[in-house]
Amino acid sequence: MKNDNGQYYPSYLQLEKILDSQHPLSFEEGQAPAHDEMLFIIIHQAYELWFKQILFELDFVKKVFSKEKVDDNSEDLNLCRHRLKRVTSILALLNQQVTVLDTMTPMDFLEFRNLLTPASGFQSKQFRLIEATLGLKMEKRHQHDYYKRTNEGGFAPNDFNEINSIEASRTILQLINQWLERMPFFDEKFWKGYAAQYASTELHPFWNDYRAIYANSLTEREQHKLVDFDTQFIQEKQADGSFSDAAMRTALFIMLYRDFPVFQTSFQILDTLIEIDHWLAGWRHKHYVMVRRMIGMRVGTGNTSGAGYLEGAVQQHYIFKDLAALSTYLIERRKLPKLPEELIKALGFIS
Ligand code: HEM
Ligand SMILES: N[C@@H](CC(=O)c1ccccc1NC=O)C(=O)O
Repeated sequence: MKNDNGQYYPSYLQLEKILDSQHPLSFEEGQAPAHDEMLFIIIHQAYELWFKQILFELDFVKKVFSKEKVDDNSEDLNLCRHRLKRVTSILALLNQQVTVLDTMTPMDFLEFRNLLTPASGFQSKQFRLIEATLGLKMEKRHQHDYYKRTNEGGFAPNDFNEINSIEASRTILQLINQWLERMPFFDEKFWKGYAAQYASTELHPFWNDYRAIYANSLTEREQHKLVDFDTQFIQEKQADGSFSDAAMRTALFIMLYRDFPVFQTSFQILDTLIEIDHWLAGWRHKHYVMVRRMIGMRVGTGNTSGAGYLEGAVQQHYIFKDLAALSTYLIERRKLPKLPEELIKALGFIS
């Protein structure tokens, strides 16, 4: 029913389709109607709609960072920051949404639970695409054998292939890693006039100083953190699907000198990725607590161990934990080495 003057609310939003898509199995003939199955369906559909929006934003970010060069002062970078922030707002909402499901009691759920087998949220393709787009790899998943099942409780072959192909393409983690690696802050030409504080070694003068200042900041019990520092930033370890040493150095540098305006957007992008990880982990944890209340320690309809699997996934499915862990390596602002003039000029701090 279209209005002659243009669009009509219900048709523009295709409400006929959306609002005709709630069909509780327990309402069918021969079943005992379970009132809460309607809520169960609607809440999942609401989640999936928001997953769609999250993927839309992440795909934009992926496109920008796939370019050969991202101009640090361009609109693109600012749009990425803005849209990643939007993803965190949506995830905050999705965390909050668990409270609506909490109004369903375990006995209410039991009224229709057996009708759902072997379906489960495990099979949410969009949730897996969000994880894969960000950079979670199959082999890094908790009990990853579950993911290979394409029989009951597993993915349909098409979904399985799609998830794998996103995983195999460049993920946001990889793209951010390459973007950080491309930043030229430590080029020799910028550091000729640098006033080093400690006797030089084979290390870059900045990192030689930073390492010494960091070592001095450690308490006796923390001495071994210097070994971790070297592993994370110095030893050029083999990339294992996470951030390289070079990318980690740039990320730490951006965090340290974030008060310089030129680093603002880059800093916020890194910070927002950490926040996205936190919101996802927060959701996984809320879902896990809700599941324990709802089905105790029973096996999931999707045939995982249930709460045990979900608890492991909370711990193991962080994607940007290397970035979050940078806090271990910060030093007090007043102890930061003063940057050389050449670098400041090159970065456009003063024109
Ligand atoms: C009564 C409510 C719910 C219960 C009892 C429940 C239970 C479970 C269980 C037991 C699993 C593990 C897979 C299995 O073996 O079945 C699972 C996975 C999952 N569920 Fe739910 N769930 C509920 C609601 C939801 C809702 C509202 C969503 C929103 C989309 C959701 C999304 C997921 C996702 C994405 C997974 C995979 C998690 C991962 O692998 O990290 N679930 N759920
Ligand atoms: N896995 C849940 C059932 C369940 O929650 C579910 C079933 C079908 C479609 C979505 C579901 N939601 C999340 O896992 C259970 O074991 O009770």
